[in-house]
Amino acid sequence: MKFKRSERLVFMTQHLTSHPNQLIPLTYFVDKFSQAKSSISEDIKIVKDVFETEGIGLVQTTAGAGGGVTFRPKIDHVRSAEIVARFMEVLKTKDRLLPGGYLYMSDIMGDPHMMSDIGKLIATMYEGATIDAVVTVATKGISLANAVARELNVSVAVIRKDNKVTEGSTVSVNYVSGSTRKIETMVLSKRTLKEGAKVLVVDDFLRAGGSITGVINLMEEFSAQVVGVSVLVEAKQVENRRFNDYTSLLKVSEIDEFNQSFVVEEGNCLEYIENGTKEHQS
Ligand SMILES: O=P(O)(O)OC[C@H]1C[C@H](OP(=O)(O)OP(=O)(O)O)[C@H](O)[C@@H]1O
Repeated sequence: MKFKRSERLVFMTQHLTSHPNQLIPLTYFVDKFSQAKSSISEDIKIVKDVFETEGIGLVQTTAGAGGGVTFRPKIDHVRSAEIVARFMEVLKTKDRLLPGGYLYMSDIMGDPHMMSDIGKLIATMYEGATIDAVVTVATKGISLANAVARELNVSVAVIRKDNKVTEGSTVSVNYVSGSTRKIETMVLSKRTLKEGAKVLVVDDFLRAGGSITGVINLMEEFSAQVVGVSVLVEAKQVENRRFNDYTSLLKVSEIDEFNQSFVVEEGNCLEYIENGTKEHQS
């Protein structure tokens, strides 16, 4: 079948965006369309220019025998701000407040469209970093970790709070749980991470930082390098938080359980995307 350029561009766009951070050999498109490499390279240039002008992402080509084209999600500030604003609108609903100053977020974590958008946003924040795996703690962080890992085209390592025979041999650490205020255990199968892996840690909520600190301690047991920590929501003004080097989409503060009220404001993710820095964590 002979493809017109417009038809090739439609297929190429769909294929690249559904395989983020995956090198697609040029020969794949040459064979698919029975087109000369030069013609395919012109097609890719068109896709690249539109993606970068519209803030959809980067299209990078590598020459040589093992060369090809890779789509790297990197959404622009406008799109990032839209995602944060939509997330803020959803989070602000009053009946989310739970005892202990937590917010009900399972509906958000279970929203595939929201997770997909936020996955692109977090992948954008860490675009260019070398990441071998995304790490999270069961349970609510799992959908977020999968969304981010899909955009980065890496694996997900889920830390459990219990030891299961189905996990094979494991490594465990104790930590002070955020929600139960007691010593709990984090367990990770030895099979999930290679020694020295570079990992991005994600979670839904950061309060006192006990969970994230536990994750970091567990990563030390794997000699893994924590490239970054990204949370959806952080509780502002938490005294003596044991951990302060993270990115967040939103901050909640002035939590008033009696009046069922709380304040939501932007976290540091937009600043981080804009100029790769994090304002001082409060
Ligand atoms: O910063 P901290 O004070 O540690 O609190 C944040 C923890 C607590 C809560 O998880 P849990 O409700 O413990 O567990 P699950 O994700 O299974 O709901 C949340 O998902 C974070 O992981």
